[in-house]
Amino acid sequence: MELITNFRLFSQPSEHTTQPNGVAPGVKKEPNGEQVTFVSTLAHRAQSLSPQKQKQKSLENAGFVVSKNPEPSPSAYHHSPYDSGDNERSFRAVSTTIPQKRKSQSAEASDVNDSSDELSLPLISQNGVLDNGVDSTGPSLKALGKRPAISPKTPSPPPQLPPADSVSVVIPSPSAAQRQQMKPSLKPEFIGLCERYFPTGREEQVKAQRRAYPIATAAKVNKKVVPFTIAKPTLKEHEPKPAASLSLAKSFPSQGSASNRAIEPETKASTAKLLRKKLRKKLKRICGGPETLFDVSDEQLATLSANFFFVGDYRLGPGVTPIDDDFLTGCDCGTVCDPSTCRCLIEEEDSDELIVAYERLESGMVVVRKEFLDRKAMISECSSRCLCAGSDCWNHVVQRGRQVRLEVFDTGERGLGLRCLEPLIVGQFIDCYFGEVITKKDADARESANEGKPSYLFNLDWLLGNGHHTYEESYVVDGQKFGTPTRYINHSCNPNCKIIPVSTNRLSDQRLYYLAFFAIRDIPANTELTFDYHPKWDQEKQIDPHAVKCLCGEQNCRGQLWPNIRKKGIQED
Ligand SMILES: C[S@@+](CC[C@H](N)C(=O)[O-])C[C@H]1O[C@@H](n2cnc3c(N)ncnc32)[C@H](O)[C@@H]1O
Repeated sequence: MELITNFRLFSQPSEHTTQPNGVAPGVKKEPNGEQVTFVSTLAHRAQSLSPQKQKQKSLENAGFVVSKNPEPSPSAYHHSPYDSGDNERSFRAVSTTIPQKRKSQSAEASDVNDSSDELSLPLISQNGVLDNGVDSTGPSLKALGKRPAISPKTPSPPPQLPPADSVSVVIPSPSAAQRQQMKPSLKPEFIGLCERYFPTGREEQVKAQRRAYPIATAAKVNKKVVPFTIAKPTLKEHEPKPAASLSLAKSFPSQGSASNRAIEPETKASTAKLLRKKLRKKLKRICGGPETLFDVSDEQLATLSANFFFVGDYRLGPGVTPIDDDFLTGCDCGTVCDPSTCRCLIEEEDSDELIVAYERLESGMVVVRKEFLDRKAMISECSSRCLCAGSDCWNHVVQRGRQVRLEVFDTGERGLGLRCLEPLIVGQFIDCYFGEVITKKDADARESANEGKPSYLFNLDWLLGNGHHTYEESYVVDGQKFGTPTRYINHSCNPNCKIIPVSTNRLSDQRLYYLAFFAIRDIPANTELTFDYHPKWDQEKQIDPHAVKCLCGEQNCRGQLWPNIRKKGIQED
């Protein structure tokens, strides 16, 4: 069976269609209606939370703040030297968070010497000077990273009473009439813009007293031309900054005002660190393969982290209906399939001979046979219903998931690219192209909305045409928002990889199958992985000046990625 690979091409369907319906891929409908999620037979699955984390999560969901490393609350440091043991007990009863910080050796030593569990804190005199000579109005010891001096264990001094001869006197405030007599200059003074705008009525006069009017000499203000600003007034150079805003600015760099818009290098670095952490976390959700690394700029990382989700399988969109799981069948070869009789394999076009795509190397690795790599055919793997499922059968390759280490990197003009971090052998499976599976109609709409931007659409039209479904009914994989690292594989006119469609349901679902990347030659470590976006290319064709220009730099470069014709919704011949 000869098939054609196209990266987002509404191409002429393959001449050959396949088996009738009967078996289904591992696809499951979600209970919430149309949106369904593909549950494949692939080995990678999302890890569930550990029971401990689940417990913590449920506490958090219930409104509890579950502190992993409880920090002592500020009140834990505030302890009057006059506090009685009762006070301390009540403090302990209130503070539910006991400091868990690891103590320094000296602190531990002092704890050993101090057999009681009473808190020993520095004494603070009335003028704000600590007994150890440090001004308590200055930076706190905690802020300086120092421990307060341990006061000797002495009995608490008695409370200090004011001297007997000092008498406190309360002076009553003067009445309004008294104030008038004392300060006649406080008499209301009416001011206005000019005679014309002088306050007249009582209400206006009150407003004038409260300085609601500009001074009499000022020109009339046209409020329409005065820009409204909510920015903080800029401080003049000689003016000292208020202490509070200084410390706040340090801990919470403001993003609103223009002066703070340029983010400090440390903030930038820590943001990038956070983004990398976030991305790594996202990547870890894809089980079944080694972690993919990112050698990209912080800006690219930010974009990736914000707008992209890694998935380990297809996400089925509205209107995408897989065939039912009940149709899945399996072979009964045993733990290892017999290539001459296995019912999961498909026959050659013109004979009953079974197509065997894989071979096991001496190293034990299963790869696609070299002869098969030159063909345009589909691979039919065993299913989860086979007797060999879960064993080391050679006919389970793609469904085992990625085994190689990959890295996303910046290629420059061609955007991000993907490279392997270890040498690959010809025929070796790399990874699948996953993403959202959407209808062709939705894909067309997305494509026109994304005109001029990188395309991540991949048509699943290999088996359509002569079968049960028309080309218009085909599905498209969109790797834009949800995808695998393979979405970064760029085009080359002399590629080192190719996509082979793989069915795990004996081609019974003509619209859903895997798009699997295989190496078509030995690839040294750290080489960029590429494939041909348009392998059906006819070299005789003229280059479309409106098509996306190819920058692969190969000697046989065709000059364009794909014909622009698909943008107009016209099928190629
Ligand atoms: C599937 S994406 C590949 C990843 C993409 N480079 C990125 O940064 O996300 C396909 C897009 O990459 C760019 N691209 C891929 N191969 C290219 C090539 N040989 N020359 C120029 N642009 C290429 C095109 O913009 C194309 O639409």
